[in-house]
Amino acid sequence: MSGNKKKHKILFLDAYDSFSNNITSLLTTLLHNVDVYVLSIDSPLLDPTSPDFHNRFRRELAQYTAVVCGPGPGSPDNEADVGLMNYVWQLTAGSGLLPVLGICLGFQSLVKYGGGEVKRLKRGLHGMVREVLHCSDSDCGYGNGDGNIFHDVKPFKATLYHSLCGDIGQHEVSEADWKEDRGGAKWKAIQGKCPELLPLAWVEEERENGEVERILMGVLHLRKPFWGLQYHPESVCTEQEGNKVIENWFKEALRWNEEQGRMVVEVAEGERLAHQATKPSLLSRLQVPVGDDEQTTSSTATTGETNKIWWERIGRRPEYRSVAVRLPHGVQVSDVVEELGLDGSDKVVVLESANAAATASARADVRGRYSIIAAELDEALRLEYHTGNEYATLKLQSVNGLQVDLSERVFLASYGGIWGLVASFQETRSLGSGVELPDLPFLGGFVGFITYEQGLSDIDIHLENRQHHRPDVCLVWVTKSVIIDHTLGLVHIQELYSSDTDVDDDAWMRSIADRLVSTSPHHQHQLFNDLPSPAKRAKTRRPSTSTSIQTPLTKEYEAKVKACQEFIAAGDSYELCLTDQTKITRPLSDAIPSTTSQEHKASQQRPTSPTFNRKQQQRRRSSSSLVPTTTSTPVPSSWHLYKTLRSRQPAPFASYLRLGGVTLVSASPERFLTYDRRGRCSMRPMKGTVRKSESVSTLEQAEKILHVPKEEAENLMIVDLVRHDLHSICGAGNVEVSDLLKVEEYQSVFQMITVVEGQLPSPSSSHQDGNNRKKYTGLDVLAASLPPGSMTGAPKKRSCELLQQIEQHRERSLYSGVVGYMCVTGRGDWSVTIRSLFRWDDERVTVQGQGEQDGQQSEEEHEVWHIGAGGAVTILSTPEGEREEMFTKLAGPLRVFADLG
Ligand SMILES: C=C(O[C@@H]1C=C(C(=O)O)C=C[C@H]1O)C(=O)O
Ligand SMILES: NC(=O)CC[C@H](N)C(=O)O
Repeated sequence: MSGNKKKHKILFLDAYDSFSNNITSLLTTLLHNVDVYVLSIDSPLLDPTSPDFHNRFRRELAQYTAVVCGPGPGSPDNEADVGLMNYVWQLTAGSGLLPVLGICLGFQSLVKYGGGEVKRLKRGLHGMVREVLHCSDSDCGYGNGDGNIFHDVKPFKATLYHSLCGDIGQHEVSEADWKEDRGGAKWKAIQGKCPELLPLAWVEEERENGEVERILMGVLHLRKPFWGLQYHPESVCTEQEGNKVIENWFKEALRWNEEQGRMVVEVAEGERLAHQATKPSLLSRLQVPVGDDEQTTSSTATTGETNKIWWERIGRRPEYRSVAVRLPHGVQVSDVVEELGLDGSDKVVVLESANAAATASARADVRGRYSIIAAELDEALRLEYHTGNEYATLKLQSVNGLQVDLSERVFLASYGGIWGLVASFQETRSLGSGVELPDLPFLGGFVGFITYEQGLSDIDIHLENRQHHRPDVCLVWVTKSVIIDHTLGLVHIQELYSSDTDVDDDAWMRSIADRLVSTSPHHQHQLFNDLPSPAKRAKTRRPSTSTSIQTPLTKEYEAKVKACQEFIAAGDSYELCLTDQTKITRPLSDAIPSTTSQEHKASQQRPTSPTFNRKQQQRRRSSSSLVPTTTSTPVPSSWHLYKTLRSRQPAPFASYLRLGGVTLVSASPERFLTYDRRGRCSMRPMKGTVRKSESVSTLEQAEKILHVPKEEAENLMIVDLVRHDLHSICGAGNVEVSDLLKVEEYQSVFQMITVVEGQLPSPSSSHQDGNNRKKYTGLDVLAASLPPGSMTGAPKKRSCELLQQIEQHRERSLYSGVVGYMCVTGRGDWSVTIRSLFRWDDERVTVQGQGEQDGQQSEEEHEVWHIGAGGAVTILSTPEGEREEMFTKLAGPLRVFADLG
């Protein structure tokens, strides 16, 4: 603590931007001896309408060397968008005045305070990198120590993220006065309008009509120690030279404090209203014991053996064993799934590197190496959470082949929410230290999905009028799994077990191994063999059984693009990832357990032990893949849809999931987040898409199209946003961009991606005092980064709110959420759920049809599939271009219905 005392403290006023943590990181690392604390502009701890507000505010400010007012959505003309910033500018010598730097929105707010106006730019500049013209000491007559924070700074480029700009009357200055080099008008306060604002920097933006827009980039307030910068000093694309401006500002701030004899007041940590820039770990928020030794306080039904309730005992202190066999030549993941009889199962998770066989291109190697198949899920503990509920539900269907149907609600308040529960569950089931473990991505642990809506709730967006009780978080605790290593051609059959409770028996692994070594490849054409030909299907099918497809309406989608652009022009967002949904209804396909008793019956007939009989399995497979519905024609199962999609669009993050009442068929190319056992995190935002065609067929051609300002800006915005998300856990200085704007090749599209990496704070320091509650895991990053920034736009929160409105509050559900795993070794990998289709068991529509024989009207239940597709809208988008991009992304998943009828 004593070391801390000497550190300067900066208060950062956060206006809900998605770049804030990049700024706090920059300040912390660049200025060396500072700690940055954060307070939101609308902090309930400082309510301007409360009678003691001014005193409380002054008391808080007195603790800081200086304040930074951050960027954000909206406009200073809207009080709610800047909140506390307005009270900062009004401080006077007698009322706690202190040095302040405004950035972007903060800068605009200062300009307004100084008498300027905030207007719309001719066209917003988001993610655009521009040369900043700044003033030399002789130009403005102010130098080192006089407030010119551009003193001794060489020319540099900086990233801009703004739709609005400060107007101090610059466009009224004549061309001749403006151009005058030495001490020209552009470096003088403009009398009459803003006499107290000295312009320090500009960007001169040439517009299409040849006019030059004079965009104010930096100001100094001549009476108060206030500075402002319109550009973003923290962006990954702002050149290093720009750092000097921040260093200069802080020197000026220190000097001002010294000259004024301003003393910073030291207070105890607990008295501070602002908080640290990084989030506390999930484990630190628990009010329940973690670890093996504590007594549980649960009062609910116990199993009698110990005082722990049934689910708390599952999976504790796991041990690991595995068997490896060669993958028979030509055998694919889908063959293995079928061999295991999982293709017709109502509980299945397959995470497939479906493009493992693709030829790698030297510059764009995006092949996955491993595929993961979860086995025996009837016996696995499942955690389900419906966003907004106060509880999560833990479920277990059977134990050693015996139906038990356990289900229990766990109230989340004492866990600090759903993620606290997951963190504490994992903490007592981790595997690693001291044991030699194979270097596989997954040995066992949670696998599942998280919806977009859960992500919204994680950033405090309220969900209205939800019409269902479906899970938004659905994780299954996988202890038995099969991993395919495509590079070495090996299959690892593995299980987590407990030597206390489980039989010491590797019979399950051996039986699977035996089966897999004798698996033969099912040839691709066999895929459709068990289905009638499309022509035959068309002939035999009654009208009502045909698949019906409802795609977004072109004009409506284009109108939504324009609505996005209107919000962007108003400064509410810099980029909006607009999406829409296509609905497909068709006769029921898979076996769907509609009631628990049915689920019960089905699983009683189904042996789950290693003695699983192959013939039974074959039978089950053929009957459940092509389930006879009320119609006379079989309907291709979801497994068929998956097989078709994975072969048409082989993607590194393909997945097939049936869990928690949903069926997901995905060909996602986008990694959201991965973390390794040492806490190295990596995110891979994808932005910039070009469809493959005759004219764009090579990487070089795609690079030409994608390396243009519009596409690069789209990507850059999300990169800075993802850096911010990672910083919130990894902390200052622990995030870097390792690969910027790289174009990769996929089956039907080229995509531009960037790799952002971060390092979790080391657990060792917190472990020393025996307190593992301070420990961060990959789950902390996951929980802090949802929903995926590439699916929202920036700034994330405001953009999501706007998108809810534009997308008419239609839930995106699994689409735009994530799918993945978190291994007991601390490793994890999550993909963004895109290029996918899904349906919920409980969503059915009744379709009128005509009887085959008698022509009588009849009613038939159909299942409903959803495909989401969209793209990032920026100020440079065209409605036609965006519509086209959405339909390009939709086409792949949609085609499987056309292919299979
Ligand atoms: C919105 C989708 O994709 C997202 C948007 C992208 C873009 O705007 O270029 C690229 C990949 C995804 O992050 C989708 O596939 O539906
Ligand atoms: N990045 C920002 O702070 C942007 C400020 C403001 N909302 C604008 O768009 O101009």
